[in-house]
Amino acid sequence: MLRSVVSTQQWVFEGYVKYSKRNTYFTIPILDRVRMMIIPQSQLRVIYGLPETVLDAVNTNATLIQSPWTIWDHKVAPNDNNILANTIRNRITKNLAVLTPQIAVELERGFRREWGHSIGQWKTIHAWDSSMNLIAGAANSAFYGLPLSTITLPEIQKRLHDAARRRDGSNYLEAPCKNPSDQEDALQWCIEESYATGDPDHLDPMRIALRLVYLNDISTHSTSFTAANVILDLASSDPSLGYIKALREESARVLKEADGSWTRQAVSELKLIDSTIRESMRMSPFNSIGVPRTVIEPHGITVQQGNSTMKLPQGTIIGVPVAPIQYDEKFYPNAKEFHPFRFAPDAMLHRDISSLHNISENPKGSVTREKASVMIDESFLHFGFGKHACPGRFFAMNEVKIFVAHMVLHYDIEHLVEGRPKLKPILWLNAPIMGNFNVRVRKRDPVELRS
Ligand code: HEM
Repeated sequence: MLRSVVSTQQWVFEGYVKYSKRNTYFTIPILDRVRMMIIPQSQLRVIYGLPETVLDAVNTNATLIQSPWTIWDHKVAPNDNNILANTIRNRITKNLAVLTPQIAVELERGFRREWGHSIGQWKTIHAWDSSMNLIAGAANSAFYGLPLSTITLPEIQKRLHDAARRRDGSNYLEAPCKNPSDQEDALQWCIEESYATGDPDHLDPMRIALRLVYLNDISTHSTSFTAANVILDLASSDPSLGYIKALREESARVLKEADGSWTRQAVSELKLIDSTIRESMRMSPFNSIGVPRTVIEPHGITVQQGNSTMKLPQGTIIGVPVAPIQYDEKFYPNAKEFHPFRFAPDAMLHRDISSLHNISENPKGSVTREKASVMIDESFLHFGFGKHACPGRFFAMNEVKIFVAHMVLHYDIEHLVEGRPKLKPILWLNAPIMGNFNVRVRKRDPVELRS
């Protein structure tokens, strides 16, 4: 069992070849889980389509991210009546056009602060720490609005008070909102979604505050992990291949067409950047085993095991071999190599982007084809799978795309000659620890933006 701390990743890669490829389950002993049943990739759709009364995601994921200990209020996590998921799906995602300009402003400010603003001067940054600071600032501009400041309990109370005043009569929970607020941020939408439950308990100011803490918790690490991996993948790729140059050309063209300011529409035009982020996520998932679920059906479930069937009793924890799937040559030709434009539309690669002349070796096998970074399928599980797949991915990818575009336009990144620093596999996690994650960067004059 103790060996699982360092060997889980190796075991899951071995088991994938030995068992998953033959459509059979295998178990792995894991210190924090006792044992985990690893599902063959071919059964993903059937098993993850089972109803929630049979297969639990919410409490299993809460244990994974330890929210019962970090967020001690169970009405915030895990049982919040879907307030947070609805805030993300119905409000944040639908308002990306409103949020994009302020995210871009905050990212620009963050880059100047973290990466420097004197043209030509090299600076050493730590890929993880600096991504975390940049992403936390940008995301919170969307969560509480600009200018960034500390959000206090009295401020939340005031927002709640204003929201109540905009409604009629004593039974204000059910009354329609007469004057919608002009405040457009996650805090406001979270208050409105809390109203929509009809349960006054959800309008407790402390509870609203904790919900925002939780939103930060689940969004900041995952998004900055993704941004930091893109920095490291680009910094360690052969400069003669011209990847950064191509991304720079694309960013400059799109930004010029958008009259110099990032809009939601402009960000969606960043196809090469989008493909680069997806390829980086493919190669660096946070976990070798992911998408955990627990069988809660008292009679267990019967699954296909090779040519026969097998019973998984109540309490069985299942998981998906995320890393082996994302490194499977069957789905991704030359899977061990970073090919940033693997998922880009073919038409893009033939565009008049001069830096692309070297990039003819795009490994477009029969299976790999154009796919947006937010797209989930059975061979790309970075955002989970099924009904509980990440609802924040549209927000996250929008933010990381602006991050990368700003980075390549305004900074040079020194080539990491010693190669890509490795993540450390601990249990099922790929942790950004025990390595040198420093990168040298230099502010450049973005001449491409001048007409
Ligand atoms: C690149 C960044 C991100 C990655 C890689 C990521 C990944 C994930 C994964 C793997 C899950 C579990 C899915 C499953 O069990 O099937 C998840 C769930 C979730 N994520 Fe994200 N996430 C990211 C960013 C965000 C952001 C920015 C937000 C909020 C704005 C967010 C909100 C959530 C929520 C609320 C859930 C729980 C969904 C549910 O249980 O129905 N995530 N995410």
